[in-house]
Amino acid sequence: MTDIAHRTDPSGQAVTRIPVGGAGEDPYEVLVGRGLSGELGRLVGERARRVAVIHPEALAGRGEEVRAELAGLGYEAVAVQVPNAEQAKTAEVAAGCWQTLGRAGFTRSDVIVGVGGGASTDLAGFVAATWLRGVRWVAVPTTVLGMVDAAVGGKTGINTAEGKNLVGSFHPPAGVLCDLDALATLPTDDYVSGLAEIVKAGFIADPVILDLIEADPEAAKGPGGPHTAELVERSIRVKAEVVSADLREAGRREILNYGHTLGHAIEKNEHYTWRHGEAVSVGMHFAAELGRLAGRLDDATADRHSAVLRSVGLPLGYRRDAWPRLLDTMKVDKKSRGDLLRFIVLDGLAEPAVLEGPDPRMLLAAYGEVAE
Ligand SMILES: NC(=O)c1ccc[n+]([C@@H]2O[C@H](COP(=O)([O-])OP(=O)(O)OC[C@H]3O[C@@H](n4cnc5c(N)ncnc54)[C@H](O)[C@@H]3O)[C@@H](O)[C@H]2O)c1
Ligand SMILES: O=C(O)C(=O)C[C@@H](O)[C@H](O)[C@H](O)COP(=O)(O)O
Ligand SMILES: [Zn+2]
Repeated sequence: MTDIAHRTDPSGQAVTRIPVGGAGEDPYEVLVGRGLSGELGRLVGERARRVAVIHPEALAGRGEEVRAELAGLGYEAVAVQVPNAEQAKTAEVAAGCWQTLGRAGFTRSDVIVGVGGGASTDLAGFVAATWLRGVRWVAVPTTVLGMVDAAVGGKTGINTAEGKNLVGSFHPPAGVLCDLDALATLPTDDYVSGLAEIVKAGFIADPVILDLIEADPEAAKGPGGPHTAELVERSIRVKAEVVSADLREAGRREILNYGHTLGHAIEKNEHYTWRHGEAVSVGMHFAAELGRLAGRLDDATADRHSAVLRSVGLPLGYRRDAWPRLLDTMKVDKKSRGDLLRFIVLDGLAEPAVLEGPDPRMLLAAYGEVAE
């Protein structure tokens, strides 16, 4: 387990620091708190002269605040506005960011700050990974999903016409700032979408997460719930532990892909108009049924998936007629090896494992349980 330290930030506010590291990697911290003033400048560091703040349209005001904070610290700070959500994760948008960096004279000691949801931080991290073959970057996630998953662990990337996150790089941030106050403006559907990754962390590693949601699912659906900070911190801790052990996904990290094999195929089929967490929710329901049909997962744990996901309003089903297309898309999932499809399933609660090359009839039968 990674250590968690509860301290105060320079303004006296309580802040939780969750370390992330691994052999041969620069360690960094995920900070969770409120406000977190004063931390950004420290993470950008003294070597930088220029900073680019990449943010989505929806956070134009927040992006400008961050830019102004950095300008006040003496950096040449530029705000780079990108489209909201998945529309930012394209080669064209990345090229626009590269153009801005080039025109502003960004060098290897300069820094990128990604402010926004997972789509914005995936893009910002990718731009940082590719500019001059890699510059320092800091993640400032503003969605639940970004805080508990996307901003942590160094997976950066963009989509292509062929599928989700097919181009990218492992490029960990220098630090992650999770200001829980940012969640106040997040629309409920986006908040709930992030709960899918929290539920994922519960099933693959930390069942207390499931207990907390089941105790009061309605309260879990917004930032004012009694367990908000604990759910966020527990999920980050799961992610931090896994990526610290296996940054480049040689093995263990694959468990974080629970529900994603089908989920990503649904996202592509919907031209990225579905929220990521919604697609992953259907994907986890499918993975649970697959685990059950493979004789690996007990009925109670399999049924718990649909119950907890439904209780917070996440979707469980998808179009019956889409199966051939989804199957085709899943063949280029990053876990596939040659012609072998590979899925993360559970052998029990918090016992993730790989299911390789399942019988196509079993896959179809599992899909039959989610098809509508
Ligand atoms: N790199 C990883 O390890 C990893 C992990 C999980 C998910 N992801 C990626 O994350 C993305 C999904 O992220 P997401 O769920 O955060 O969605 P998102 O980034 O698409 O954000 C959802 C919407 O909320 C807006 N928004 C963001 N913060 C806001 C705030 N505080 N107030 C109001 N609006 C706000 C955004 O502009 C967007 O329109 C997907 O692309 C997914 O593939 C990456
Ligand atoms: O960090 C990981 O590893 C994950 O798989 C976390 C997922 O929640 C996330 O959606 C990730 O971007 C999926 O990665 P991919 O390699 O399947 O594109
Ligand atoms: Zn995900």
